[in-house]
Parts: sequence; structure tokens; C-alpha cells
Amino acid sequence: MAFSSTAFLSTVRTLPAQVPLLRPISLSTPLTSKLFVCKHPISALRSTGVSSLTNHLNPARLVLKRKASMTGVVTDKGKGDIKVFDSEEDLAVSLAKYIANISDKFAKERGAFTVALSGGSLIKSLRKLVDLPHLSSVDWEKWHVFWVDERVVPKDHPDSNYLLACDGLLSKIPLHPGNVYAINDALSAKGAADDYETCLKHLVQNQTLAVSESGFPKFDLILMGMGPDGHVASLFPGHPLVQENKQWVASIENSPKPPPERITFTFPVINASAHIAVVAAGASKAHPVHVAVGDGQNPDLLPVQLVSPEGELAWFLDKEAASKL
Ligand SMILES: O=C1O[C@H](COP(=O)(O)O)[C@@H](O)[C@H](O)[C@H]1O
Repeated sequence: MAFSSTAFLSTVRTLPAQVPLLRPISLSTPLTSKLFVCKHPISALRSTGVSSLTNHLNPARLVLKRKASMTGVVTDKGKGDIKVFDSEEDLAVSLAKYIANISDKFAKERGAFTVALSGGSLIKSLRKLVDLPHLSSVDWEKWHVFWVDERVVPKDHPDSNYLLACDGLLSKIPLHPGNVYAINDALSAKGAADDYETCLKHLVQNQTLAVSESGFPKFDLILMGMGPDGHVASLFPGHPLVQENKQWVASIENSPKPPPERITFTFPVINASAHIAVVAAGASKAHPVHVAVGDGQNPDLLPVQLVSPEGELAWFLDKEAASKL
């Protein structure tokens, strides 16, 4: 079967937005979560096989093998590895390699790789994952994909982080459909947050998700974007949810950034992670980067300053985002 990423994308866009899937876990207690996946012909991908699939790729992709040019890496205890790239293009090349390496480690070590995505500009920076060599070398079957935060809107709504990830990444890689954990957008924000937390609890119970010593789910990798105001996930400066330390997933009905209704991982879950990459590109991110990893000052604590994983923290910055360091 000939593969065309453009054809895949148009398939995603024209089919109805939601298809309930088989649940990836078998439990005596039924889940309340509905799991959805974007509409791409995964069965066709799987029967073709990833390595032969690469023979059908758009030839333009095959020449995109370039080395990332980095202006510097600083390792600061507590602040993590700070990698600064000449351009966002170089950042994207290096980020794909970093993700592929971590995926490889966990797929081999425990037969699963759990990764939580943000929305926003991060998704564009993941584009190199669907180029060679990663498209053919990553063990996509082992991937379990979650959202660090999600807007409570239908999955075909332009504000949906799920739709953004589908269009930019998920529709182009051969994931197992049951391993994509989207929110139930038929519920209220509170209902969707509780439902997502229940889903995570079941996945901890069946050991798909690891658990930290503190009892919170331990994601193998959290890919974190950051807003110009220093927000991460849907945890905004000055909002009481920043202090939440019991819930795993919380709802917010008054997000200062639209849309107002969202769900979000809380800091205990974020910081239980084995790896966190904070990705920031562009001059609008220079101030929060300066405050979080440099000597910049802000009258109030920025949420990004509270990112401090039990595991490893890496910053992927382009020159503009790092311009005040
Ligand atoms: O609203 C959100 O914003 C942040 C940052 O987005 P960016 O476009 O400035 O990178 C994002 O990380 C989060 O997931 C999203 O819901």
C-alpha cells in the first residue's frame, strides 16, 4: 500500500472527530473514561510494517537528516541541562533525538514508554520525530500517549490539544490506537478531570504507568511547553491550582488564557516524572526563561519555576528564548 502523509492528514480531517476504542487495559472495575484516537489508518500502517513503510515515504523527508547546531549546554544542579540552539530547527532535531533515546530506554527496560504532551507551540517542535531515522527506529507500539493539560472542548475543535497533536504528530506515527489517552470531552471540566485521574489510577494498577515513592504516577517523559507568562500545563501564575498537592488531575473553569475550561496535571504528578523537557522557542519566552534558569526577577513566583522533577530536567531553548541568559 502506498503511503502519503498528505492523504493521511486529509483522512484525519474529514472523518468524524471521535471514535471510541477498545480499552488498553483489562480490569474488573470498568473505567468511566472513554478513550479516543485520531482517525488514521493504523491497521494499514501496522500490516505494512514500519521498516517497509519508510520505502513509501515522501522522498523530501529522506534528505532531512541534519545535525543540530547548539550554542551551548549548561548543567546546573536543580535547574537541569540547559541546551541552547542556534535556531528552532536545530532545537527540533535535537529534541527528536532526545525523545527517541528515552523511548528506547523505557521500551527495552519495561516494555512501555509513557509520554505526556503539552499543547501549543511544542507540537510543531516535535516534527522531526516523523522523519528518518526515528520514524523507523522508534518502537511506536510501546508508546502510551497522555496530555499534561487539555482544553475541555470537542476533539475536532481548533482549541483542542488532542487535535493539534493528531494533526502534527499522532496521525503520522504507527501508535496502537488503544494507547492514546484523550479526555472525555462529553463531561464537564470537573468530570473530565476526575475521569482522567481514574484512568491514570487504573494504569498505575496494571503497571502501564510507573509510580513514584510519593505515590503519584511517574511518567517516563513529560514534554512541557511554557507560556510567555511562565505558565506550564494549565497552571497559571497566581492561580490557586499551582498549590494543589492531593489531586492528580485538576479542573480549571477560569483559565486566564482561553478557552476557560481545562484540565491539568498538578505539580506533584509533573514533578514525579522520570524526565521532563521544557521546550521554549521565540523572544516571547525570554522573560520566563530568564527568571526560571537565569538571574531574572519577577514580582511573583512563576509556575515554570516549580518544575523540579524527581528525575532529570532538560531545557530546549532557541537563541531568542535564551536571549536574556
Ligand atoms: O494553553 C496552553 O499553553 C501552553 C503554552 O503554549 P505556547 O503556544 O505558548 O507554547 C501549552 O504548553 C499548554 O499545553 C497549552 O494548553
